[in-house]
Amino acid sequence: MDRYRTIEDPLFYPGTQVLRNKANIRNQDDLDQFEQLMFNSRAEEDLPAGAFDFAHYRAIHRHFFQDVYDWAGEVRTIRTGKGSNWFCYPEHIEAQANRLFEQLAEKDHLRSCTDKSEFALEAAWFLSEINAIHPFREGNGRVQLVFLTMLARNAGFSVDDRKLQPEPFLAAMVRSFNGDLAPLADQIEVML
Ligand SMILES: Nc1ncnc2c1ncn2[C@@H]1O[C@H](COP(=O)(O)OP(=O)(O)OP(=O)(O)O)[C@@H](O)[C@H]1O
Repeated sequence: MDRYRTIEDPLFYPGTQVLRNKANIRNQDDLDQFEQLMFNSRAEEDLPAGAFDFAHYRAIHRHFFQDVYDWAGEVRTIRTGKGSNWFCYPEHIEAQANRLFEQLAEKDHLRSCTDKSEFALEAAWFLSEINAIHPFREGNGRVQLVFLTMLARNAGFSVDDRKLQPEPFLAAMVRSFNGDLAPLADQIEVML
C-alpha cells in the first residue's frame, strides 16, 4: 500500500515512491532507517528556541530533517492524504497554520490549563488541527510529538513518550480527524 496518497510527486525519484534525499538513498527501508538515525542524533541537540508559532514549528521540522531533505522546514507543495483522509490543500497551509497558531496563542499556549485532563483535551485539539493541515511532505507525526512535549513542558507538565501506545494513538489520531477528540485526549493523558 502507498505510504502516502499523493498526486504525481516531483519529490520522488522518477519511477519510484522514494523521496529524493541528501544521501541519494533509493531504497525505502534504507531511507526510513537513515531518517530515523538522523532524527535521533538531532534529538540529542538543543531544540530550536521560538515563540511557539508556525515559524517555530517549521524550525523544529528543519532541525530534525535537515540532514535528509532539502525541503526540511518548508511547507509541502503537493496534496497528500492518508487512508481515506486528504489533508489541507497546499495553497492554504500557510494561512490555516498561522490561524491555528494564533488560536494557540489566544489559549496562552495551554499554560493556563489547571490539570492534566484539561491540558490533554486542549493538546488533542491542537494535534488534530495541525494533523489535518499536515504542513510537511513527511515527518509530520514526529514533529507533532516533539511539539506536544515542548507545549507540555512549557505548561508545567511532562510527556513520557515511553508510555505512547502506537496503535491506539494512531487510531485516536484518525478519530480526531473526524472531530472526535476524546480518544486522543485519553491517549495524551496516559503519557502525562
Ligand atoms: N488515516 C489517517 N488520517 C488522519 N491522520 C493520519 C492517518 N494515518 C496517519 N495519520 C497521522 O499522520 C501523521 C503521520 O504523518 P507523517 O507520515 O508525515 O509523519 P512521520 O513522522 O513521517 O510518520 P510517523 O508519524 O508514522 O512516524 C501521524 O500523526 C498520524 O497519526
